[in-house]
Amino acid sequence: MRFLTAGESHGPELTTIIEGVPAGLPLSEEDINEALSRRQKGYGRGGRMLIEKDRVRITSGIRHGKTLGSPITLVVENKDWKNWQSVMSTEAVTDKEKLKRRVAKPRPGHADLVGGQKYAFDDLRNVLERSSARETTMRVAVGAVAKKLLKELGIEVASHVVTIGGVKANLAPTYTLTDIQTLAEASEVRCLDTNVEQQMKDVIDQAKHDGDTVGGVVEVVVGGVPIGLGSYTHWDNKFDGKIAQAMMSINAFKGVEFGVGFEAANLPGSQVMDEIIWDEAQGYIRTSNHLGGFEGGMTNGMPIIVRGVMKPIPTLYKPLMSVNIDTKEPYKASVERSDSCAVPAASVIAEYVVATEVAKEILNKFEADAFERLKQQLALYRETVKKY
Ligand SMILES: Cc1cc2nc3c(=O)[nH]c(=O)nc-3n(C[C@H](O)[C@H](O)[C@H](O)COP(=O)(O)O)c2cc1C
Ligand SMILES: C=C(O[C@@H]1CC(C(=O)O)=C[C@@H](OP(=O)(O)O)[C@H]1O)C(=O)O
Repeated sequence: MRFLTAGESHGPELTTIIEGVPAGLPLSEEDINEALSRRQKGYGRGGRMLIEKDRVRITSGIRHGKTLGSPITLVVENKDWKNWQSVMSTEAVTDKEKLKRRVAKPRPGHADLVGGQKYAFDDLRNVLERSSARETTMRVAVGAVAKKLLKELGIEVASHVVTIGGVKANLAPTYTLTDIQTLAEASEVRCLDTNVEQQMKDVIDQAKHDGDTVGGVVEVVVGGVPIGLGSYTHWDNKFDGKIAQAMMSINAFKGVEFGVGFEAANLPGSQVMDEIIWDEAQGYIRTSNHLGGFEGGMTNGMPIIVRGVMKPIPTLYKPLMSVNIDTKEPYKASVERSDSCAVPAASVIAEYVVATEVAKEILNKFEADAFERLKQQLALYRETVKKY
């Protein structure tokens, strides 16, 4: 399975074409719309989310509620486009028109300045339109298709927020996937610890009040993972590496860890390795999951546990110093609108991004023309590996 996304943040619409989804998978617009609306919730977003009501249109690849095995095209309209039509016109415009909403003041921490230098733009809007996290709408749409496929194969994916602006959730030693889904969904900050939810909201409110922004850490958990996705045989077959790349591709993500992650540096080996036991019913299992479901770049059958750190949003109401690209004079940034915190939304994005990678890996490994055959093969493979 592969896909491309296209679309500018304030252009008419966002598009994706997904190729390689097996034929016969039940799929509806509602499956995707539910995912899109989950991404739009979350405490700390700015004015744009009040304008957008993301709904997908499926324009190819599905007939009578099931996939055809042909490319699936998904389209989401940008409601804000009506306010930007002349600014985002695809036609050539006069020099005077070109100046409308031109951006000459790069924001520290955003893609503006480097993008302008790299593509030789005289208007930094050409950078921000595509570097915007608006693009993650389509990544979630693709992930919704992936999640549907995974669910039918007995694989569940869930996400939650671990920290926001230094406020950390106190997590129980274990949660079921259903616990994570239910608790995160019930919380405006997608946090499992109801005791710190208000503190997280307060930190976001305080940052907003101060003209500042906050980041945080999100976690994605995948349950029902087959053993042996990915391979140690070659560096670019290591599946944890592929997930790390996908997580890092989410706007503003600065680091990724699996299981105990960076804490492994401070722990003795005896507290990091997961002991192996054999059970008549389940086959080989680990008594703990410190390694987050990976050994040798391969899934070991334990849940995948992956975390990502999101930096604070770069656009600040509190001015930071930068340079006007026309005059080279210093200036203090002025902002029209921005999010103060997008960590809850980012946890949803991470969930769908990871789901996409798991689906891709399964579709690479098994013959996947027809969904029912894929299902049979996976069931047989699970049984065979268990008996090893
Ligand atoms: C859901 C989400 C919403 C975001 N909203 C904003 C925003 O309103 N303003 C902003 O400056 N950056 C926002 N960002 C972050 C920028 O998109 C990101 O920092 C920028 O593309 C530069 O990329 P980098 O931070 O990965 O280097 C958001 C990111 C995500 C994931
Ligand atoms: C539009 C979305 O997020 C946007 C991501 C973003 C950025 O710079 O990344 C900047 C903001 O856009 P605008 O400047 O239009 O307010 C966010 O709202 C979205 O998540 O759908």
